[in-house]
Amino acid sequence: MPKFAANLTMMFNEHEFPARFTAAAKAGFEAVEFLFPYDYAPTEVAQWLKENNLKNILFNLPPGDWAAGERGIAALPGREDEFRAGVTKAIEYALALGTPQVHMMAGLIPSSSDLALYRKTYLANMKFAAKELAKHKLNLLLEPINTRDMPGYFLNTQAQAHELRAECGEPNVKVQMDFYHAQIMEGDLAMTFKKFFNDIGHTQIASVPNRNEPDDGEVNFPFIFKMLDEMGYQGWIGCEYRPKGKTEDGLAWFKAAK
Ligand SMILES: O=C(O)C(=O)[C@H](O)CO
Ligand SMILES: [Mg+2]
Repeated sequence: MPKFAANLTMMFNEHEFPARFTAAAKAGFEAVEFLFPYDYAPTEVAQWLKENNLKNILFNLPPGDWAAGERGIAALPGREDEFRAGVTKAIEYALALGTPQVHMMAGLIPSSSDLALYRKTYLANMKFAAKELAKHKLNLLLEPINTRDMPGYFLNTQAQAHELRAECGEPNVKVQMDFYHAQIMEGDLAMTFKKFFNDIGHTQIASVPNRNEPDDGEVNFPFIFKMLDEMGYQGWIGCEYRPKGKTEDGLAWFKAAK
């Protein structure tokens, strides 16, 4: 039986962030993920989880200046001190929230840049973060993101992420397979999932191409859910989609899949 986590950055947006926890629990979710908790104190977020009997299963390291368009700094040369401070901050939140894994966003790279330098920076930061997180038994996740939504993003395919993960060599580094991005960039979802199964730490879903509920579009999600079960996938499935209307009104797929 698949385990679904509500993504509170995209779902339940008809409520303010704190109220999304209650809405997710009422709708039947037992776990949540979100991009960033940093606008709130760790104790506040921990309280919302506790009050609603929810687990937090994922959030991201601080991404640089998000409002200015930055999308992570892990691959950006010259930002290492900021990256390291972000790892410390994320660990503080993860311990307070009981979160088992955090995602390190790579960042956007200028088209004329020296790719080797960005790759080297990304690997060094990955090594640092993995070792720090391992001290607390936490995992580090890498997520390939499609270039249509995020032009210039450093990490775009599952194969690229797994190659970098293997090169880093730290056992607590895993890859996130977001089926939405993977379908846009590569297709062949079932075979790709099976190929990398042992090193996939988290999955996410949304319809393609519109990124709405996973009950429409070009991907057959009931087939994917069945495959995950058959493969014995133990991780969570993050529902990272923009509801077409009110979140609760679009949850028939969730009730049918649970
Ligand atoms: O875009 C996604 O798919 C994401 O998961 C976030 O933007 C980065 O964590
Ligand atoms: Mg994602």
